[in-house]
Amino acid sequence: MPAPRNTLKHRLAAKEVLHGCWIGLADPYLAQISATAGFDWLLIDGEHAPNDLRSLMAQLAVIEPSASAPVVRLPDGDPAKIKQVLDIGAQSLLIPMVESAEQARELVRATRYAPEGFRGVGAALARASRFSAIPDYLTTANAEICLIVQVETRAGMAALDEILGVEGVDGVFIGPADLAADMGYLGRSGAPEVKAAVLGALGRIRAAGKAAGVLVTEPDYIEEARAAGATFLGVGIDVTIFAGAMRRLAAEMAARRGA
Ligand SMILES: O=C(O)C(=O)C[C@H](O)[C@@H](O)CO
Repeated sequence: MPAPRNTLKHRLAAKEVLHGCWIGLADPYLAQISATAGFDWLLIDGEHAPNDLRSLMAQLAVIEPSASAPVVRLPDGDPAKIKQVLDIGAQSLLIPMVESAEQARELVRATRYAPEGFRGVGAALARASRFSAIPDYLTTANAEICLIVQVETRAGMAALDEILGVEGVDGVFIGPADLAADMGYLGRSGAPEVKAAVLGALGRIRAAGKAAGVLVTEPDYIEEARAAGATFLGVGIDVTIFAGAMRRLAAEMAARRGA
């Protein structure tokens, strides 16, 4: 019995355009609600949301049975964090702030067992192997890992072609918010100069045969990203959707009270 088939990895390899949503509310109850929505993938944010290993694991558990594939974003590319999050059962990772092919190669190696890499072996007591219920986990896990690296600085953009040449990188995600900041447009990811850089990079990623990822929430930007070649297309964030809906309802009631 092999490691679970990573449908996200294989759908991205087949060049499907897959829509997803960031989930940063850091709660399995809310993650399970999001998993009923029908997104192709859900990104559990361990970089900017208050998640820890237990909350990540609880969200993986409620998303896995759904039609949405879970992806976990770590705060950095620390091999120890990668080891831990793979052991709790994540198979698709998004790693921020990648700026070189060497960094990307090390990330690939951190996600693979020997001889392809140096992922620590602890599957016997790990959720990933279903606590040794998957007897062939060690020899089949590597093939089902999906690694998407984030390029979101000018240095990363300059190294994009080399990063795209790294075997084992399934996709490259362009981070508009951080790229805007690094380009001198803090808080303005929709600035023409930033948008041109984002959309141009998506086309280069797609042309290289990798999954092209981005997170944009404005409808026009979403369509421009799709047209540019995005296949790992983030279109919303649960926190902002929830906060916006609550504020609109409260404002509507306040307006009615004042009517
Ligand atoms: O730089 C970006 O944009 C991203 O990496 C996505 C953000 O981190 C996400 O939190 C939305 O702002």
